[in-house]
Amino acid sequence: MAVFSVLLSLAAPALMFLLLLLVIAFLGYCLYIKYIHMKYDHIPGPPRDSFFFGQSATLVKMMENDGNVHEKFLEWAEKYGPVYRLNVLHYVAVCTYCPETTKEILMSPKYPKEKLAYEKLFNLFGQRERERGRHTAKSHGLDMNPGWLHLGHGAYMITCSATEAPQLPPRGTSWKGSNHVLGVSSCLCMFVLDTFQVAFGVDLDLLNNSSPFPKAIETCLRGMVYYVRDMFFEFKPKNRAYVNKVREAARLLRTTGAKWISERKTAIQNGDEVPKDILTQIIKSASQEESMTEEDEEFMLDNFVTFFIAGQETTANKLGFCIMELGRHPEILEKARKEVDDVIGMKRDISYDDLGELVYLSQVLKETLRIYPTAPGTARDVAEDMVIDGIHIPGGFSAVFSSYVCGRLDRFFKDPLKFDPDRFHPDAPKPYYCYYPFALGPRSCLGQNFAQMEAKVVMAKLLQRFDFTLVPGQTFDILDAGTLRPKSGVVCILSHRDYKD
Ligand code: HEM
Repeated sequence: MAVFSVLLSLAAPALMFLLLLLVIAFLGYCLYIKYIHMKYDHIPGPPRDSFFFGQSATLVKMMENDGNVHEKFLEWAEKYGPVYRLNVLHYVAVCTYCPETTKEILMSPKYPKEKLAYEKLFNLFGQRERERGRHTAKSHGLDMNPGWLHLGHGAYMITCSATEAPQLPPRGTSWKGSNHVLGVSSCLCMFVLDTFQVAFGVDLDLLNNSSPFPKAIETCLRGMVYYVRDMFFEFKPKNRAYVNKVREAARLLRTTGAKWISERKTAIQNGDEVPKDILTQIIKSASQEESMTEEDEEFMLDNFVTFFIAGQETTANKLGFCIMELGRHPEILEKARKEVDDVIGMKRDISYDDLGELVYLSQVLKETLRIYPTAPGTARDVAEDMVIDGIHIPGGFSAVFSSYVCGRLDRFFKDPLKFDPDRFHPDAPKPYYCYYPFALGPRSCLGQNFAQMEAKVVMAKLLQRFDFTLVPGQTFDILDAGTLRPKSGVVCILSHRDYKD
């Protein structure tokens, strides 16, 4: 009893002391936030909703109401000009729409990707998605080569896949001539995964609707968005089940990837003939390092998983938006279709040269990404002071670049909401650092060339084989799910084209 009261008499002041320390630390942190506010408040920007969380409440409210937060960024750009400031805790984001600054920051290797969001992305709810602090995959000699879509004899695999994707009525069956109503967005995800099967030389069992791999990709992507946008997401008890589901999905991607990598490594070691695809490239570039450590093996897996997560929805949604705009503009659809007919006609296999000749289709796809950049922005950390648009910005901020906002500012694109592929006519002036759907410079999208090629092949095959019209009454709104996607799912009436041959 006496010992207990001695302990109690010691514990009480210790607790008081601890509490005092916590209060002092909290006040110190508040003062630090105040200091940061004072340091950056000369930069124009929307008023903070709260001292701690800055403008977050406005954005979170938009997300909860299924809104598109990039519309808010656009509204702020129109109201506050080409540089404005946002706060959350002691972090400062400077959104900038000045082409010279975009050029200076994005094109230079000295500005790393924004730490706050990227650390979270790479470590999805504690389940490693990609190692923190490593350089980009590009700096490890990896790049996505569009040739990986190639089968090696002038044919692209998508030739047959585009008509045999799971949700489409099977080719060659009696449905010819009848119409099918279809939400194309989900099919496009499968098309894209199908091209990945070829590029990675793996079987995703896509014809089996219950295949867990595509679902795991989608779950990881959704999870990332919540994780990055809501700082406290994983700590809210109501989200516990969801967080576990995302962890499980990330684990599935890694274990499946590990199995594929190990099988391919064994085949390489046994001297078997292996396809010259991305998987082989990932293994070869990793094994160039003198001795491959366990960490290197993990890094190889990081790259593999990142490709799938970064590459699927972005491309599928781009195609969805493209079909949506073609459906809304029959004259543009007709022009694109005529080009496809002239260049590839009824050919089953599309060659590399054919793709080069599909100039108008390229313009259509570029214009699609101007209005609908499916990965709408990026950010870089800037340590040193800078002057942007005549405003002195002290170092220690994140520079945010929104392709969505730039694409919709009439300062850069006249009549910006008009879908006009001729903006990207080969003779038209090139947009000057105001169009960057794949970001720019040394840390830009690794899959850009691959994605452009892939989108062109899929669109060319669709135009060659199908007539499609949009089902009336659907919305053309955007769903902001981290990547942008068509809210309606793009519901089309689809039929095989009737060729009089
Ligand atoms: C329309 C399709 C696509 C768009 C709009 C797009 C856009 C982007 C953007 C904006 C970034 C961020 C770059 C930055 O932070 O500056 C990115 C990163 C990345 N993308 Fe893509 N992407 C697309 C398709 C693909 C595909 C098909 C792949 C691979 C198969 C891919 C692989 C990657 C990877 C690996 C990164 C991370 C690069 C790194 O941090 O090392 N992307 N993408």
